[in-house]
Amino acid sequence: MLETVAIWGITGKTVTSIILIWAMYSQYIPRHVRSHVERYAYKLLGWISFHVHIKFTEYTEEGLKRSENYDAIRNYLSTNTAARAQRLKANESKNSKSVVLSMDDHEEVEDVFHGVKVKWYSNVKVTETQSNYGRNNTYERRFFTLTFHRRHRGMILESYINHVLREGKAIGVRNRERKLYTNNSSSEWYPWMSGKWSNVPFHHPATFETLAMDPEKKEGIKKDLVKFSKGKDYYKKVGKAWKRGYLLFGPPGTGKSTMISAIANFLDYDVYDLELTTVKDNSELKKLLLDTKSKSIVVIEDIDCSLDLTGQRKTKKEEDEEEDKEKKKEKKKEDEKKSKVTLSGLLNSIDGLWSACSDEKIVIFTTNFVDKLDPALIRRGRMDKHIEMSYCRFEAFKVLAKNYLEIESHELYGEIERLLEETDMSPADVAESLMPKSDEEDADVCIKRLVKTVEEEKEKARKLAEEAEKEEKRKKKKEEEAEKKKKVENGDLSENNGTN
Ligand SMILES: Nc1ncnc2c1ncn2[C@@H]1O[C@H](COP(=O)(O)OP(=O)(O)OP(=O)(O)O)[C@@H](O)[C@H]1O
Ligand SMILES: [Mg+2]
Repeated sequence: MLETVAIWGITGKTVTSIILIWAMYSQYIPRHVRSHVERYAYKLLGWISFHVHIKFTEYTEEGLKRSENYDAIRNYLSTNTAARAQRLKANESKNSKSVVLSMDDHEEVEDVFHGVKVKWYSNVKVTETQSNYGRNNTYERRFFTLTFHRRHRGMILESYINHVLREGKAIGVRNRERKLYTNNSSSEWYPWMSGKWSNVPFHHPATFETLAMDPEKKEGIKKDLVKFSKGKDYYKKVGKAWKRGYLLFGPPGTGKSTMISAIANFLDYDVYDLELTTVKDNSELKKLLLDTKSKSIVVIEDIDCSLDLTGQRKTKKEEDEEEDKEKKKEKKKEDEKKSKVTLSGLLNSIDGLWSACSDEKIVIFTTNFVDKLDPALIRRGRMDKHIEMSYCRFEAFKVLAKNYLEIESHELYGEIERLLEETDMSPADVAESLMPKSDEEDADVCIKRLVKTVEEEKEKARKLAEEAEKEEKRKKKKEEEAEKKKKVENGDLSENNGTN
């Protein structure tokens, strides 16, 4: 929260100058004298000043965590007012796309809000401590001081500070470098290591423009996403946590993972790729999800393979089988290593009380086998939108041809349209045929190669279907013969019975 120091002074400038000088030189005064001076000086200033000063420190009270408010104010000032400061500091933040300019230490800038003038000062306090080994350590603690006349106290506390924090956070989101996170095993959950999640900058180039799928379906998804991202007030009004679940299903290579990247790029969200098999249990899963930020997508890929999410653990049946003691011991050890996340644990984390702890979040599950999933996991409300990623048809092909070959028509388009309607080929396979393999290969070569590949696929599919039909006929014939034989045997028996 805000650290508030309200002190009243003759004029804002005088008081602030005193504070600045004090911040710079107080380190040279012995600690016990310093605390006495500070106590009486603040008391004195409180009697005679007309100005209120609010201090926003760089680190939170506990001293370990960087204050989000401080960063928001820095962003706000760097965009709105810092350009007017005489001395600027160029910060290279690892979370930022570009260099962030901010006021240098001991600088001041003015801001006007609803006709009221306020002043911001950037301060630094240097503290020296002595370690057990006699070494001197110096710490720099930065803080901003906001100064305004006491008659505007209500307006500043109720509106201005909220305005600065809101604007500053929005600027931070715009400037941040997007991240792709992956969860660490709980043995690595230490603040001095990477914590619960490791991250790398997210630079996947996929967009909705390059995604090959039915254009109407694509537009529908885009509209749904825009509605969601602007739906803060709506979700509040209907009493629903501001989150949305997407289930992407379809055969391999149809663009499920590509779609996730396109969504992240479209909404400018971070991506948390949750590897469920390394999550030890439900409580660990809860902690991981609580540690995700808003404006993000939490992804569980191939959810059918991630865990046995049917509620009954796979090992139960196997346990009934006879096993010698050694084997059992080994198995127990292996089981301990296995994830104990259950279906209900997962449901609670994505949908229960815990899920509402941070806003604006999309949860995406992907699977190749939608029928294998427990209906409870994918019911609407949890997975609000089910999107089927299907084989490549003509509309999707046109997008791929435009992406890979920069063409929008060709004499073989008619032929390709007919072939793709009759043959199930994934966009991944079509894209592979369309991609030029050398500088000599032009669009014509690639399109002809695609026609040949689809024809081969079609032929392969025809042969497979023929084989399957033959096999079916063989099976049927066998069954009929077995039935006949049974009837004859039964008939014989009844005949025998009749004669006896
Ligand atoms: N619909 C598509 N639009 C554009 N490119 C696609 C599409 N589908 C597949 N691709 C291309 O094929 C490659 C594989 O696609 P992707 O990884 O998205 O498939 P997937 O559905 O996630 O497959 P899996 O089920 O095996 O995970 C991608 O790198 C992309 O280049
Ligand atoms: Mg995938």
